[in-house]
Amino acid sequence: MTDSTRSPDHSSSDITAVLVLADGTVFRGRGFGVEGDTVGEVCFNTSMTGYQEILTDPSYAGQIINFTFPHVGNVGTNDEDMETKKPAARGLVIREDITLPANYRAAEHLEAWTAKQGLIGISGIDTRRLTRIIRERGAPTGVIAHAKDGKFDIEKLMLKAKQWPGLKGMDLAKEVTCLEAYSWTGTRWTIEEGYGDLKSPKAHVVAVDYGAKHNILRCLAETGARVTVVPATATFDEIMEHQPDGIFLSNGPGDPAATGEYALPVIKKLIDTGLPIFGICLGHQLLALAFGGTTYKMAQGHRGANHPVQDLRTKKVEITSMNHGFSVDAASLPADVMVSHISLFDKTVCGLAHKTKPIFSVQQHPEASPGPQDSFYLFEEFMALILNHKKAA
Ligand SMILES: NC(=O)CC[C@H](N)C(=O)O
Repeated sequence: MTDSTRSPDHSSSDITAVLVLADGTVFRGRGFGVEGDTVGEVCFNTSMTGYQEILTDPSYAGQIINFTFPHVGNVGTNDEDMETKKPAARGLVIREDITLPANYRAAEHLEAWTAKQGLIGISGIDTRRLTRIIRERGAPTGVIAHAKDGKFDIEKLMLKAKQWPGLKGMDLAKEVTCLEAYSWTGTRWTIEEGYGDLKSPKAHVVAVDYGAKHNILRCLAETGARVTVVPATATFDEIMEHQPDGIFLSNGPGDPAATGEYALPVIKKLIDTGLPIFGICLGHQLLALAFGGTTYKMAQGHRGANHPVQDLRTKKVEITSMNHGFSVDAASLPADVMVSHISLFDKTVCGLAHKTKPIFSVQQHPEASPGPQDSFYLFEEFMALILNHKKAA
């Protein structure tokens, strides 16, 4: 068992949390948020901003996020930067203790916010060492335990980490999807006006919510779509009752193959309608499975806000926001589906386009939140396909 204590400027009396990995590695630090313990896959995110959007991205269900940027919390939190109502992430690991927030939009200290959201956090951790462990050995299972008295049963926590089954084979979309269909018309945030509202919709999109980030819905509305969001388990008939002009398949947590068990029969029927379909992240992976392809678990995944992706059709490179731990196997795709985008980090598949149908998907996050907005054009391409299809109908 290896042990990594807090940096030397902290005395052992303020050790109120531990992060214990399944292999017995122990990190000691200061706890914040609620007391108790939490288990999940430990992944790392390299974004330098946007911790609130990351913590509230439903795709992090089942995961503990190790932030590589050392100063997390300095701009506080607010009511606007929520990507969903309740964070699905299991916990957070950060380097420096959280300072007082300094930003005109700050409404609350990250520590108070974390407690209110029921999250467990640990600070004072050598996040660089933890990142190296993830890079070298793949994303491990870990437990963060937070107790103000500083007493921990390390063996028991290690066992808890060991016994957690891992994300492979886990369907988590059901845990984060909406319970009932709802409509969405909110548009993107601007510094002058905050969030806007779509006044005259050009088309109606039904978005299947496997754990949709709100900024995706805002981006769809921004291009003129009135959106009806339906639960992940919505049937084909339930979707078609809304009379969509286009279908959107959202991002979401867990293993696409597991979610596919109930999602694929519906998606296959949606493909046959000839309607335009756009998928992001989990939606992209599910689309690949529906086409007959396969997905696999990556060793460490991609999570950050500066990932270069190339559009193979135009050769243009876009800098993107990423959050995924599974990927589509290019060799598994049928002949009528082309790989449209690839990651310039490792050449993994980042986009698919059907050769004859108005159907496409991407692995990156064109809605950013956080991150660059280079890929926003994909929402515009989706709207163009929808308007074309409407005109032809
Ligand atoms: N952001 C997402 O939709 C993630 C998709 C999937 N859960 C993965 O980790 O690859």
